[in-house]
Amino acid sequence: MQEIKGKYAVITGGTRGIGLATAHALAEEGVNVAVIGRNPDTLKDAVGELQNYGVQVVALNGDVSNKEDVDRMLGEVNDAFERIDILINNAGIMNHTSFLESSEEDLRKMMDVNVFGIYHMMHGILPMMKQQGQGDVINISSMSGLKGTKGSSLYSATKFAVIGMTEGVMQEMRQHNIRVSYLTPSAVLTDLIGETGLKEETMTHAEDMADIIVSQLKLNPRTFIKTSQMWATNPTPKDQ
Ligand SMILES: NC(=O)C1=CN([C@@H]2O[C@H](COP(=O)(O)OP(=O)(O)OC[C@H]3O[C@@H](n4cnc5c(N)ncnc54)[C@H](O)[C@@H]3O)[C@@H](O)[C@H]2O)C=CC1
Ligand SMILES: CC(=O)C(C)=O
Repeated sequence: MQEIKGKYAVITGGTRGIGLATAHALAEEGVNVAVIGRNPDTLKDAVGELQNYGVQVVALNGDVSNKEDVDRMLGEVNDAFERIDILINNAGIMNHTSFLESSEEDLRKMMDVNVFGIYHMMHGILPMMKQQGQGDVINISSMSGLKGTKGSSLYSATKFAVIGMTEGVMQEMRQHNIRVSYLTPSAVLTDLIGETGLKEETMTHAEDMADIIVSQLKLNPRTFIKTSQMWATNPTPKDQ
């Protein structure tokens, strides 16, 4: 295992859900964190909580689907951090809808955030990691990136794309000692998933995802987990 204390991380969508839980878990390990969010108020709240760990915390306000926002935010983080060791591409949106009732706009919006957001972030940060000769990038896909289900067609299209893009970039970056990987969680208890009909205590929680991310980052840099699936052990309907 390697020590991650003192490293520098950027987390997209770091103001709630899996992103915020990951920011907490990393800060608790002594990692300096920059969190990206679109809402100045929730961003302020997140930063306030994270500062309690005594690490450097940077708030980046912007939309990852917008390249100008990403360029500005990376300028801000470069001013604050001496390097970027870790990029967690977590920001994502989900529109669960039947294919025939969906619109082109629905697909474009999700593609913009879930795919172009990751594209812009990796395009901005990987050149720095290449120069450093090390780095970690973890992109959050989904079980919906491995299989389509009723209502998931558009979301699945974006999450399959995340996996394809990640695998290609991984093959280009490993020779530079940069580990690029993706996670495919099943339902995680956050605002994004909404009501599932499952007992909350039997679902995967955002903190469990954060534990997995921290564990992967702590692996000796010569090794990484290329692909992994997170399932709840015994998801139980509320009426059972
Ligand atoms: N909750 C679940 O069941 C699962 C979630 N995922 C994926 O995990 C990731 C995180 O999901 P959750 O924490 O559940 O969602 P969430 O909705 O609780 O949090 C998403 C975060 O991303 C931010 N965000 C969204 N669009 C953004 C944009 N354009 N620019 C900057 N920030 C933006 C939001 O403000 C929020 O902070 C997403 O990529 C999601 O698709 C994958 C599998 C299961
Ligand atoms: C929300 C999501 O990505 C699931 C349930 O796979």
